[in-house]
Amino acid sequence: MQDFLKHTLSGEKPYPSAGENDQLRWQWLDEGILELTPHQPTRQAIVISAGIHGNETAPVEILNQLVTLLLQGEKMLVPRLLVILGNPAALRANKRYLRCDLNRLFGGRWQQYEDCPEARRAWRLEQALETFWQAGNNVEIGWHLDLHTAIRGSYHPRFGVLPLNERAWPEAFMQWLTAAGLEALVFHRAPGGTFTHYSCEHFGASSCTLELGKAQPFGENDLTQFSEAKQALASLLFGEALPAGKHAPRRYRVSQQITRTSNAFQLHMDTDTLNFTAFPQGTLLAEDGDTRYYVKQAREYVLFPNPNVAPGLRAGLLLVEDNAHNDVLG
Ligand SMILES: O=C(O)CCC(=O)N[C@@H](CCC(=O)O)C(=O)O
Ligand SMILES: [Zn+2]
Repeated sequence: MQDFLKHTLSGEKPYPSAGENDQLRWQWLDEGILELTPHQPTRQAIVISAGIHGNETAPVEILNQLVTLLLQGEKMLVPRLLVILGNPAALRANKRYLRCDLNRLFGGRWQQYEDCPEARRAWRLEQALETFWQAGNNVEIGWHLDLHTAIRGSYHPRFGVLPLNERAWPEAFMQWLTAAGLEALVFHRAPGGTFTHYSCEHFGASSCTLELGKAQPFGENDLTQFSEAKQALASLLFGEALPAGKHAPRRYRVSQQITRTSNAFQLHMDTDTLNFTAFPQGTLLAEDGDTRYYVKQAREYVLFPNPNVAPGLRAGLLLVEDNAHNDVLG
């Protein structure tokens, strides 16, 4: 197989569906799911996913460029690698999703939804992660990087969102996130139906949703904006030197979730409000019938505000700064 993305978009099974070169063996497991195994033994098992939302195409292109180098035998592969293009049908349609948001369905939540393409895909992707991580012997490094782009512009154009985790995040993982050029890290404090929450909770993976810029259709991405993240991914996969991160990312914690529960939901924000816009205490940010969402702390920052989500889903997050960490950064 020459081009994993092309095959995925064509909807056809590649022939042959497995092969090898001087560096690795590869196996196409299912639509948008490819496993690459280095010839030398390794204790690193890494999952890199992109296209969980079908309109977030730049990370898909970047990931495919790296995978192409590996398939052509031009680069050595250090870890066992599972590459996932999350929602191929939505990628073909250039839509975030066809029937329901795939990144809300993991951890078995797909069972609560009517049968739809995303519910089936969430189940399939859960199985793929389970098989991949269970196959590894003595996995020392189990990472999952889920690559996205955001709907809105942002005061921090590149940032990471980390799922709730009872364990401490490994130092090497945090260093890698800095090297990837992320300007901010957001720490969830509650469970969720995201792919990264699933991999962290069920397999103890060090997982992060990387938001690498603004969502654009295929062919309209300026991939130079993604060069630091691409370089950091190349280091991880090919064993090349990790680029020095310029600045440690600022840290934020989720303080509140705004949830749309009804058709009466109203978001009191301009449509061009950027991610990480700060609001002072007392500001009314959203209302939904009798429920009102106010800024409760001296200053809270908004992330992913979106009034158009399906009822029951997150319509935005509010964040506070982790001052203990950020004061050291200055
Ligand atoms: O820009 C937006 O409103 C959404 C961008 C996006 O898809 N973000 C992820 C974040 C996942 C997480 O919380 O880890 C999502 O909403 O699924
Ligand atoms: Zn996304």
